[in-house]
Amino acid sequence: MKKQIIMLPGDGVGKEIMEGARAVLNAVAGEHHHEFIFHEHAIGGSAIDRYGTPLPEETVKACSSADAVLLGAVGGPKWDHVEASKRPERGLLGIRKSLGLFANLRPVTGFSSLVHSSPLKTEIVDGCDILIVRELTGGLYFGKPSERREGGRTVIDTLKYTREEMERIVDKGFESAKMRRGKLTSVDKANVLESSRMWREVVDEKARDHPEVEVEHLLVDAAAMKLITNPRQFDVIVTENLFGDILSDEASVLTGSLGMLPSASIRTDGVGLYEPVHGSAPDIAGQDIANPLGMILSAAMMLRHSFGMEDEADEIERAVSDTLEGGYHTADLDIEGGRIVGTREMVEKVIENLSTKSISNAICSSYM
Ligand SMILES: NC(=O)C1=CN([C@@H]2O[C@H](COP(=O)(O)OP(=O)(O)OC[C@H]3O[C@@H](n4cnc5c(N)ncnc54)[C@H](O)[C@@H]3O)[C@@H](O)[C@H]2O)C=CC1
Ligand SMILES: CC(C)CC(=O)C(=O)O
Ligand SMILES: [Mg+2]
Repeated sequence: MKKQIIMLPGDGVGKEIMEGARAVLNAVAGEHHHEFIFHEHAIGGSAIDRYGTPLPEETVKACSSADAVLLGAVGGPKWDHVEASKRPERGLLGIRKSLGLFANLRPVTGFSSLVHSSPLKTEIVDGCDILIVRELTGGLYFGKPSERREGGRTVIDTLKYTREEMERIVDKGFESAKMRRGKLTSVDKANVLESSRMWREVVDEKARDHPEVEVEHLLVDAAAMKLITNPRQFDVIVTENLFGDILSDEASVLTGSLGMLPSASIRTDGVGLYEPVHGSAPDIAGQDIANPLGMILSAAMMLRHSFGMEDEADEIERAVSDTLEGGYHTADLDIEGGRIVGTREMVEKVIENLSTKSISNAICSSYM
């Protein structure tokens, strides 16, 4: 198959990990006789430097007509002085909104070789397998007004959702739960927020159409606690934008590192954007030490979800698992008796493992 892929490396470690994803995809293309054509475009801080805006029109246009989009990460201290509405992060929010990517799927899958990487007890993290379904284009990050008043002494951020926005993401949550272990945990703050009260109504209404799915409601504060004390109680978590953002970084602790988590930002039909959960990690950027696996696993999600290339996606996920089983890991992880390697060497090891068809742990349950 021939596919046009837009690459948005962005800032900081985004560039390094994107190179890793490109190398892995090229290796897969060679093995399976696909043609992946990559087009690089600007977003975030590097787009501000070059074009004066974090999201050039030309980037949006290219993404809209592509087969899929890969994104590294945006932001960094260099752009901290930029006014809030024009910061690099606005480029990311803008591309998600422009492409209508209302659902962000964040699988949190523990690799057995990484159980010692987590600060949590092995018996807590071993075998954890959660899918966070996060609403991506509504809520606080998109609220208007969002401004300072009264000489800068009062600030306003607005949390707005329509019922339709809630319904479509809750539908996605049920759909995912049915494809997995049949349990849906809806996370909100219905004891305080009106938006959460409507969210709960929507979940309860939809639950009547899906009697085969076990539904539970949790308040976000309790959910944050249970996520790291009893993660195996979770199958699919569906939640709004801000809560999903925070809970997924927290959940990454189960896997050993924030650098491990991939994600798919999708809509019902049309182009999908695939991005690791982490940010631009300015503290480690440019040192060849960033973990490229969240980005590489995001590329695998792209192959499966946007291109229907199940075997190729499985192959990448298996190669990642085999590389870790072989003891190779970046400095953010810990494997007993393992060897720390840099970003580039980690990518090379994954590519080497692509062609060795060993039978290792099944590492990803279905998530879409
Ligand atoms: N999707 C995106 O583009 C996101 C962008 N950001 C932006 O990134 C910048 C930095 O934000 P932070 O709060 O520091 O979050 P961050 O996710 O960039 O980093 C948090 C911590 O995790 C580590 N880390 C992240 N990715 C890693 C990887 N691949 N390998 C090894 N370690 C990794 C970092 O070194 C840091 O210690 C900010 O400008 C923020 O707005 C933050 C989150 C998401
Ligand atoms: C711009 C932020 C909302 C990015 C982020 O932290 C995320 O999507 O996880
Ligand atoms: Mg985040």
